[in-house]
This record gives sequence, C-alpha cells and structure tokens, in this order.
Amino acid sequence: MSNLLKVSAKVALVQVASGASKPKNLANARNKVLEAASNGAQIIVLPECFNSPYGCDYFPEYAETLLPSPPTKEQSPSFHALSAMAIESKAYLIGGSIPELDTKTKKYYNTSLTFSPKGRLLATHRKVHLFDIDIPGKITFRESDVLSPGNQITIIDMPPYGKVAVAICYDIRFPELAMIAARRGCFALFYPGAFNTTTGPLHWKLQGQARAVDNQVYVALCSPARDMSATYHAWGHSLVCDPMAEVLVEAEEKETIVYAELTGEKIEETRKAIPLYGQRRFDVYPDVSAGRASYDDEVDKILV
Ligand SMILES: NC(=O)CCC(=O)C(=O)O
Repeated sequence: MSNLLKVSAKVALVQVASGASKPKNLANARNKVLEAASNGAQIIVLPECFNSPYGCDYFPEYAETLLPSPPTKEQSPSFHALSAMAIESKAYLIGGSIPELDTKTKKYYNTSLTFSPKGRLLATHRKVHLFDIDIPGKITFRESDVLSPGNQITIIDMPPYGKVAVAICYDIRFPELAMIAARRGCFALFYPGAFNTTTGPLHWKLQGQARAVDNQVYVALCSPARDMSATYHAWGHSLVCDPMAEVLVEAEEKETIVYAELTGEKIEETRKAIPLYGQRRFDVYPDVSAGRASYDDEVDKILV
C-alpha cells in the first residue's frame, strides 16, 4: 500500500465534443479544464481526439508533429495549448489524444500527452492496439489503414499522488496492459476513449469495471460528447470505477464534467477484503508484469 495513492486525489473527466475547427476545440477544452480546476480537480482528463473529429479521414489533416520534443507552436499547437492549460489549472493534465505525424518515419499515431502542473511533458502514449473491427451492418472501422501502433506501456509518476497508467480507448480491451500497470504499482488507469453507439452500450462500462475488478485499482474512461452531426457517434458516458468495480460517477452523452475522489484507503480496503495480490499462483501461470524476457522464460518452464 505504501507506494499506492498516498493522499486522496480529485479527478475530473472533461467530456467535450470536438468539431472541425481545431482552434475552437482547443479553446473549448481550455474553458472546461479551467472549470474543472476551479472545482478542485487535481488530475484532469480530456477525451480521445479532443482536438479534431474522430475518424481515419481526419487523422492526416489534423496530425501534429511532436518530435523533436518540445515541438514549435507551428508543429504542435495542441502540445502548447495543453502545456498552458496544465499551468493555468495547476493540475496534472492527461491530454486525451491527438493525431500525430512522425515526420521522420512518415507514420501517423493516435497519441496522448500528459503534463505536470508546471506544464512539463511527463509522458507520451501512442495507442498500442489499433481499433480495427467489423460488426456487419453496424460498424466497420480500421484505424490501421492510416495509423501505426505504439509499442510501449505508459506509466506516469504524479507526485504526491503516486503512479498512474494511461492508454487509449481500444487498449482497454487488452487486460494485459492494465494488469502490468497495476502490478507495477499504479493506483489508477486512465483511458481517454471514443467508443461508439454499437459497442458503447455493450462494453464501455463493462470494460471499465472489468479492469477495475481484475486489478483492484481505480479506472477512469473519458469520452468525447456525442455529436449526431459528426461521421462517428461517440458513446459518451465518461465514468470512474472504484477498486471494487463500483461506478462512482457516469456522464450521459452531452458535454459535461464528472468528478470523483480517489483514495488509497479504498484500494487498501478492497485488497484486504479480497486479497488477490497474495493469492496469485505464479507457479501455475506466468506473471505478465515481470517483463518480456522473464515472461518468456516462465512460459518455457511451464510448457516443458
Ligand atoms: N476509438 C476506439 O478505439 C474505439 C474502441 C471501441 O469503440 C471499441 O468497441 O473497442
């Protein structure tokens, strides 16, 4: 427990809608981030693709260049806007995600930037699992037609609160990321995400609760608000689950901000009541959080 959440942290999920105008999206995000800060939020989260409409047709048009870091204002207006919002709000800011172009490799990514209350870039997460699905008659989406996947798990230290993990939307469907982050001491998992009106009602809350109950950590999902005039209809319903998988707060589909208080006591109480952390059987299955090399060794041992 000592390395988990040391003090309580107030989290705000800023559910904004994003239209065609990037400057308007950035200005809207700033207003809402400052409102969240004025209500005492210490960790503020924006949604996936908060600076642009969401969709493969839009990624190249809205993409910004982040490397070498820090980029200029021309290369990445969103980087500078987020850094300034973090300073103004004096809060940690998980900046949803933005489309990114790596000019060296000419590859596009769906990338999340997290800033300290002093406006310093703490971490960059490139979406690891691309959203490629085909549900006949409902939704077909292939991010991989345009985007490339990231290849790192993103764990961020947020003193004095502790460590958190950030991943993006479809990443939540892969429990390994969450498991590794939780076993490496994160107290909360943050997923800026834009589920849709087909999978949203079925899986959005379920995935949040599943990652929370598996790992006995807080899980926060921050969606764009739904815009029925957009080509992609986001589910909305930004929510926070506690370590018992109880939904502490859930938005509807409109623009709003939802808040939750995360406490170390709740994590401790949950893990004491249901002591999974002392009951795992790494003699029966490998510990995925141990790192790739030792994971492979463990699998070899088990399979022989
Ligand atoms: N933006 C996304 O990754 C959407 C993921 C999604 O809707 C899902 O069902 O998963």
